[in-house]
Amino acid sequence: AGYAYATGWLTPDRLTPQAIIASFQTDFGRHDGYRRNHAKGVCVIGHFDGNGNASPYSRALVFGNLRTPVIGRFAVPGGNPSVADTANPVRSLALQFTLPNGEQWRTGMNSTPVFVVNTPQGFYDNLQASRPLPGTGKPDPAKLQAFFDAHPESAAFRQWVKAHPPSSSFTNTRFYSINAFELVDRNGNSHLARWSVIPQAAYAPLTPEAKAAPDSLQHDLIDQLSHGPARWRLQLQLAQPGDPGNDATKAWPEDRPVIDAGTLTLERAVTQDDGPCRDINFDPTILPQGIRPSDDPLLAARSGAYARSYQLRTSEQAARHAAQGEQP
Ligand code: HEM
Repeated sequence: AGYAYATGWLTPDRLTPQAIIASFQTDFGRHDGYRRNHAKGVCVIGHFDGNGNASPYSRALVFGNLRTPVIGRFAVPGGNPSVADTANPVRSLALQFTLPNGEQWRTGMNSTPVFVVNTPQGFYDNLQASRPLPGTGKPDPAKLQAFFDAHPESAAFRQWVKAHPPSSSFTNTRFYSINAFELVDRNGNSHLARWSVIPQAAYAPLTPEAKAAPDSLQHDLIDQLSHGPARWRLQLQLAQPGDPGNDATKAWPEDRPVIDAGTLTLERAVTQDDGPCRDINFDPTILPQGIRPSDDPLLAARSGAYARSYQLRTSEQAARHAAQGEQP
């Protein structure tokens, strides 16, 4: 059984990273060299100043009283690199922290506190139901309704999106890990937690003009960072016994203890075509000592799908550079 599981092709019905990536390509088209999801984005460079507050819960060096360099990427969902920035209400921020001992912490966060589904199969079903129809370019409403009926756990996500109109900028958006992780302290005890980054800039709604401009969020970001850095506080929310760590559709109650772990400062934006985020796979299971994945089944599925997407897009990039006679 182990052999069949490892090889995949002997178990064609198993939901593989290949099947998930093929489904993205059917929904959004194939765009060589780009991420198969969150294809449109921009690289950012900055740092994180830890303050020691999270050190009793996690022995990760990043939470000490020190500065850690960060490479990040703001993006919008979907596999189309030419989509309008505001076509989808969700935005993302991915970060790679490089710790003093060379370890890395990579995280990919979205601007909603919960996810639309809580299993890889649910995500696959959502991709299938969202497939654009050839005539309209829009999903079949009946298929979408059938998906929502079969996945009542998606209601919390839809209600949150309805109640929270998108903000005017990447820099006044809060981003959430959504998935839970285990913080591991110096004594080896683990603490179930989620994190988010909370913007220093106040919420303002997106204007109709910005909503209509295809690259408004990217242009706004580049303009803002040219005048000075943007900042977020990194907050850890600690679970209490009974809070599920394996259900990304369920927020934990608001009264759970939170730790202000430090400040994220982003200083510079660089295009993704030649910026330092291009060749990073923001796999959320790449974690330093002191942070471990929870038993959330989405994490392993994300890791597999991101690896497949990374393998495709980096080999396509290399082929393009070789055709142009350049070094990649
Ligand atoms: C089973 C569920 C999921 C699947 C199959 C999936 C799939 C993908 C894929 C294929 C990519 C492109 C990766 C690359 O080429 O580097 C991606 C990017 C991304 N995903 Fe997911 N995703 C899932 C769930 C989530 C969740 C729950 C979140 C939010 C917490 C999330 C946040 C992101 C972000 C932030 C990026 C962009 C990373 C970057 O800027 O490079 N995804 N996703």
